[in-house]
Amino acid sequence: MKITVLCVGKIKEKYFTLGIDEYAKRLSRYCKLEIIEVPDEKTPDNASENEELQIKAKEGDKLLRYIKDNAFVIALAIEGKMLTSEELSEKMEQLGINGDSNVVFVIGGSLGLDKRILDRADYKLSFSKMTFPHQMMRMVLLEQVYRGFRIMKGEPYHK
Ligand SMILES: C[S@@+](CC[C@H](N)C(=O)[O-])C[C@H]1O[C@@H](n2cnc3c(N)ncnc32)[C@H](O)[C@@H]1O
Repeated sequence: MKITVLCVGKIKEKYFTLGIDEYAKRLSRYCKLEIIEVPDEKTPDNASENEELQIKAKEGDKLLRYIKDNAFVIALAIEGKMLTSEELSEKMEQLGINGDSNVVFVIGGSLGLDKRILDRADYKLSFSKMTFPHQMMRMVLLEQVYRGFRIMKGEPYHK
């Protein structure tokens, strides 16, 4: 399975980079992982709602360029569906069985994801009703995908 994590914005904090690199290394045993970053747009402090929509649209344009027609797209969205780790693992296994071997997780920037990405998504995944910073979300997602593979393979992993 090829897993792409498509994200808006860079990782600026060293402690996130360390965590992300660690899980990316662990995941290399289970899948082909690619992390693609598109640059975020500057958001003025006093941006109007309309300006924010335009900023999200520009980020959306950049993200859409990396989403192929045959990709199974999972958008990370607060309003999406919440799963247990076991359910996420089952979902990933099912995608593999169905031949959906090109899975793209998309993480938005500080304003969230453009509507076109949410509409394109085959699945919207929520990690809770709380808002996480996108840098942290990337690390948490990789950990959960790694956990998902361990569960799928029946391999031990700390609870
Ligand atoms: C700082 S958040 C954006 C917050 C923005 N106000 C929104 O409502 O989407 C950046 C990105 O992290 C991801 N994210 C943050 N919290 C999340 C959660 N609880 N569940 C799923 N994704 C989340 C989403 O992809 C979001 O676009």
